[in-house]
Amino acid sequence: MRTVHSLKELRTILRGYRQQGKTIGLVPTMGNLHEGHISLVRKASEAADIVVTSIFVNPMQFGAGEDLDTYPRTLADDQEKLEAAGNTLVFAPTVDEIYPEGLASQTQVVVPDVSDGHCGASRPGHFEGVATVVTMLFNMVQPDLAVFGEKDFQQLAVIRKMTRDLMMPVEVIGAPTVREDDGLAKSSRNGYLSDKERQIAPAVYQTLQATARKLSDGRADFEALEQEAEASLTQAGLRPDYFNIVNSLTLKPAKPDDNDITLLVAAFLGTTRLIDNLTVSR
Ligand SMILES: Nc1ncnc2c1ncn2[C@@H]1O[C@H](COP(=O)(O)OP(=O)(O)OP(=O)(O)O)[C@@H](O)[C@H]1O
Ligand SMILES: CC(C)(CO)[C@@H](O)C(=O)[O-]
Ligand code: BAL
Repeated sequence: MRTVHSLKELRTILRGYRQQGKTIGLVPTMGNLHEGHISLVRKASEAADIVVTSIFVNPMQFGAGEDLDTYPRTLADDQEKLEAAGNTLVFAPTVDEIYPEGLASQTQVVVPDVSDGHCGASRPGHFEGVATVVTMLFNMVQPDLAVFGEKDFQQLAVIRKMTRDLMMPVEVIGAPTVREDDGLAKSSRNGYLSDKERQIAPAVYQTLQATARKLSDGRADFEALEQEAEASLTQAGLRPDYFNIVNSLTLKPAKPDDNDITLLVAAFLGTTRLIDNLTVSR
């Protein structure tokens, strides 16, 4: 497995693979890899001959006061995990390589509608940063397919719409959320939690499951269910950012006759912001 830091090296190597007729799968990440990321690499390697994993903590998607500076950067560990998972190539560019002219004048990709609300409301500019860097990664790697986790449910919806609307020739594949034994969704940010916070964190998934059970029991008073869920997060010691019951495709408030409903949650434990979701088919 090779690691490259420059676009020039990346393009040279990928040209060689393409000349051999190999298909290319891309797994975009911000590094500090765990089993969630590795499941994406495995999925990409089942569907493509070559897997490129990018590791780039993208400043454009972080808001002021967020954790850009403290986000864990663990390239050597990440390389070991990727090698063991059968990854072909790591692309780990510097910020200057990706934004040589700085961020202020950077062309942006805006994906309307589906970026609104939920994390888009709490993190203004976040999905523009994600859509822009994913477009750039698609242009740099020119993959046949790219794999993203369902843990970041709204992000996946944004990327699917962007790819469709802009006719990008990339197949976007979603992969299920990998969880700890107690249900907590694996996330690099779990590493910020103190022991006490880590004990509280499974309440996020437990609240999703409890709400899903209420829906299965026939409840359709969604606003009341959202309030109950926020109250139970607060009771557990979290500070809910939002708990929204939405149509799985539009991400707009669910209606009682919707077939697929997704529960979206974001909540703070201390300064750590955790997100999770659960889809209920009816
Ligand atoms: N538990 C998980 N299961 C499946 N996919 C995941 C999981 N966690 C992250 N991913 C996916 O991995 C890709 C890279 O995500 P990222 O590097 O932000 O990881 P993360 O652990 O979610 O970090 P963060 O704590 O910053 O949200 C995204 O497509 C994301 O959805
Ligand atoms: C898709 C992504 C790698 C873009 O920076 C990031 O948002 C992430 O890790 O989910
Ligand atoms: N996992 C999404 C990337 C972010 O939180 O910035």
